[in-house]
Amino acid sequence: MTDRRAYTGHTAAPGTALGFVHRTDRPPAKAVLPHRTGGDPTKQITDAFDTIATRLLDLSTSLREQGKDEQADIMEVNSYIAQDQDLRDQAVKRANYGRPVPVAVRQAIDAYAGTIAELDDPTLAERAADVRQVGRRVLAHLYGHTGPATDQPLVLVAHEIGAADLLEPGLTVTAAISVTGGPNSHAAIVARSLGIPFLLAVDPQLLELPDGQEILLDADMASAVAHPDDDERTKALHAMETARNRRLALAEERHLPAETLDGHRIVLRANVATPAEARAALTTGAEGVGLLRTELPFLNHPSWPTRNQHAATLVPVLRALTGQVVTARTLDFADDKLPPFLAESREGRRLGRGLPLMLAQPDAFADQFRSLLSAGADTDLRIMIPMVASIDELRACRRLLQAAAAEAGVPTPPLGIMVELPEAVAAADDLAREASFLSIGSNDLTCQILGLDRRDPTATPAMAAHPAVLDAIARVVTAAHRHNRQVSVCGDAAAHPFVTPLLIGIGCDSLSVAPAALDEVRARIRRIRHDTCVSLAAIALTRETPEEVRRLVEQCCQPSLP
Ligand SMILES: C=C(OP(=O)(O)O)C(=O)O
Repeated sequence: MTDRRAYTGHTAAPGTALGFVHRTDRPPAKAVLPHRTGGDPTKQITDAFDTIATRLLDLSTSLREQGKDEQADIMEVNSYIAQDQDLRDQAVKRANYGRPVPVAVRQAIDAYAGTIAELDDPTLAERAADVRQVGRRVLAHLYGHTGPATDQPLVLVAHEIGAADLLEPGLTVTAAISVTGGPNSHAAIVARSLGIPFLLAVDPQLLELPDGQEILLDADMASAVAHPDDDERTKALHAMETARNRRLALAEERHLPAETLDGHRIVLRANVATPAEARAALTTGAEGVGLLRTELPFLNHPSWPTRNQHAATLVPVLRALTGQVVTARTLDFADDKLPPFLAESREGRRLGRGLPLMLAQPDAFADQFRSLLSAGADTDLRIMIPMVASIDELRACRRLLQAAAAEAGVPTPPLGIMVELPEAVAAADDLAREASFLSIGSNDLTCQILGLDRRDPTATPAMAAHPAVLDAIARVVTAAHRHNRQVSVCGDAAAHPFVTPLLIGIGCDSLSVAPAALDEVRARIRRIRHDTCVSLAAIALTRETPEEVRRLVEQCCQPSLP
């Protein structure tokens, strides 16, 4: 294929990359099929699994020596999967029934992964991807596929990409694109921690690309181009070099406070959902977590999570945040993130979405409170309720939390709310009186005020600069400060270059952003004046469109970053 071809998807890890397609799940065209070579199937299967188990263990050891413990752990677990006797026996049994060895292995892997995926446990369900991953390696070995002997930058392309693919020794993996997968998969975690741009949910036509095809990935724009033209290639290379130098320069300021030129201090926290993001947040100098998204591990979950299932996802994240402020948001299922048990059942549709849904499920809600109190015992835990519309809802949540705390014999932690509905803006004074803190969910609030769908491509973080949205935020800040409550912004607008100064000017006390954005937001704050931000915000509130506001900020407040 030589024609330029563009793809879009979802960003699992940001960045720009240029490289050559390397399919991780396709045997080479001229492979000699092992079942045609004769030999003892039991020995072929055992040898193949042994080889992969040893390779994975070697890879784990080498990663551990480099201090990459998390990736080493994943490789070690994959090695144990390859050593699993039950899995091997299943493959041998099928081969003894007369199935060709690769078919026997593939069927055994599919059955094994399928059984795990059906278990009522998100952590184990994720392990199914690891099993399939190990299976692909064993099959590639059986097919005699040794992978590209190359040091050229590779863009991994597959129906599903596993963490091990990204860590393949001897390969220079520069980016990854897959048809399936979720932002909470092991592969996405590893990609983010390695800084490998990763695009998910791309059209399956992607799989028609041949190995060696040049492809350009702009994960920030959630797009990829196969066979880019010279102009696109030059621009991408330039963008990559600039981004690299900039990252290095920004990281030099990590130890400095997020303080404006005239001494106004902003608390800078991180938005996280996984242990890897929690660790990245602390490495990047976050002052704790301003938003822990607890619903993300359950988006493919078959039923309401039990206490054990909450614990399985919460404990690793909260352990990484020992001693830190952690603002844990309770389950926030909504139209754009609805697990199958809610999306597909009549009961789910009847219960609705957001907070009313949770309040209609007091047992499930209480289970999450209990799990948070227990898993967060070693953190400075704060609980945050999403989609609050009224003071009655806040009080109902407090009663459940107080009961859970009394049952556990611990003090009730601070209970705050997210402001993401116009109803919450209207009730800001009442809510601020009773909530311990407020956090603006600018992603939803912007859409709610401007009548946009969150999946609408025009619903960008920059739209929070619409004067109607800024006015709503200003009302919330005024109400909160009247009652001595702190206001944070945890939507993506907090990290948007021309919205950050406006939020500071309006009086927001704290910003919470993705770990990857922390260095840049801190650097911007350190190069602006608070009094300029205050004046800008006052003028912005008199403008009519976000475009006018953008021009205003660009004219008055364009810090030159490293
Ligand atoms: C942070 C927010 O919530 P979500 O996780 O839904 O993006 C928001 O709406 O701004």
